[in-house]
Amino acid sequence: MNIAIVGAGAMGGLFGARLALSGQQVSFIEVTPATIAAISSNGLSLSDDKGVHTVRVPVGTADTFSEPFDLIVFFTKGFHTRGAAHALGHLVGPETWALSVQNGLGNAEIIAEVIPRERIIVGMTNLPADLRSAGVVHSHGDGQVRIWTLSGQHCPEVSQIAEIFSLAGLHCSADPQVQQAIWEKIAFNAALNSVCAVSGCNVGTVGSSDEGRSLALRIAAETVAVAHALQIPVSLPQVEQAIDHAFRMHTNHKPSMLQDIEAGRQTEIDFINGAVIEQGIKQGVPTPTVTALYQLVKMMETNARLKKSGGPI
Ligand SMILES: NC(=O)C1=CN([C@@H]2O[C@H](COP(=O)(O)OP(=O)(O)OC[C@H]3O[C@@H](n4cnc5c(N)ncnc54)[C@H](OP(=O)(O)O)[C@@H]3O)[C@@H](O)[C@H]2O)C=CC1
Ligand SMILES: CC(C)(CO)C(=O)C(=O)O
Repeated sequence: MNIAIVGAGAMGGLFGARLALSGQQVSFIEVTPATIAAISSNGLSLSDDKGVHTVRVPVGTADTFSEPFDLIVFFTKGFHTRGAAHALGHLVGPETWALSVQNGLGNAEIIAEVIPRERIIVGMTNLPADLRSAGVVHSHGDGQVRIWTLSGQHCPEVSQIAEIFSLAGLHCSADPQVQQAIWEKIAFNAALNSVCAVSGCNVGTVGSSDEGRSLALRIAAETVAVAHALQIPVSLPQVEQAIDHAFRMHTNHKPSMLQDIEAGRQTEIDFINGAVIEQGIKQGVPTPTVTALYQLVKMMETNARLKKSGGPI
């Protein structure tokens, strides 16, 4: 399969390298010159529990490619999805599928501005990856990928893609209940990422304080209430279990949102807490704690932006 990975960062690197190592034809679409230069010169290096692997595959901006791809996998942060999607319209043919297992909600709707809705696959992954430097990715531990069509219809291509991903060691299943998996992950991210980002605490420190624990669990409960109003049967005990597992097992982990805040970068708060608030308003479900954390993270983003531009704060 001729696969484009959009965004050669942590997750794009993990998925792209594993797919290339399993014999798929992979190309990276990127925008950052330093990343393109590093991968062009040295290949993309992935270290994981099986060792260090380097893959040498085409990499460049969208306009350096001309043939349509069979599958376009989006791995930008949510706030870059629109720019990325609109730059690659010429690489979308009548047979092209798109896939987003990015965190949060709203990416698929943005991709649908460029790729027909009936050819979009959505999903969730809890595989972890870190970007060590441009073109150098590390992934430790295991996880899974669950995918299904955005339309909810059964399409044989979804199972074929799941098989290709699984053969590449990405543990992927075609799952008609994918919205449930997506919302369970949103509840998890809304709770842990925003609380860690605002408090500056890693996952273990939040979990070791009664205040952090109850704040995170309140956010999870509000998010699950929104999912239930949307008729998505998310299990609150399962989400609580996942959060508790992270408190115990991922003690030193800094969620990406905390890493972004510390680096003065934009965060995915609009796609996570922001999306929950939007759905909550539509469904008439109050989300006071999700909203408070959203407002705090937005203020921190503004502060970082002002600091960068030499502003008053
Ligand atoms: N990391 C993880 O463990 C997990 C992440 N996710 C989700 O996966 C998604 C990707 O995350 P992650 O890999 O960590 O992010 P990264 O920031 O590591 O990678 C994103 C890459 O996309 C590049 N990019 C930005 N704009 C464009 C564009 N227009 N076209 C092509 N590439 C572009 C970025 O460049 P630049 O850096 O210069 O902006 C960067 O190299 C997010 O939604 C995240 O929430 C999901 C599960 C786990
Ligand atoms: C790795 C994980 C699951 C931790 O919260 C994540 O999704 C993130 O950091 O954004």
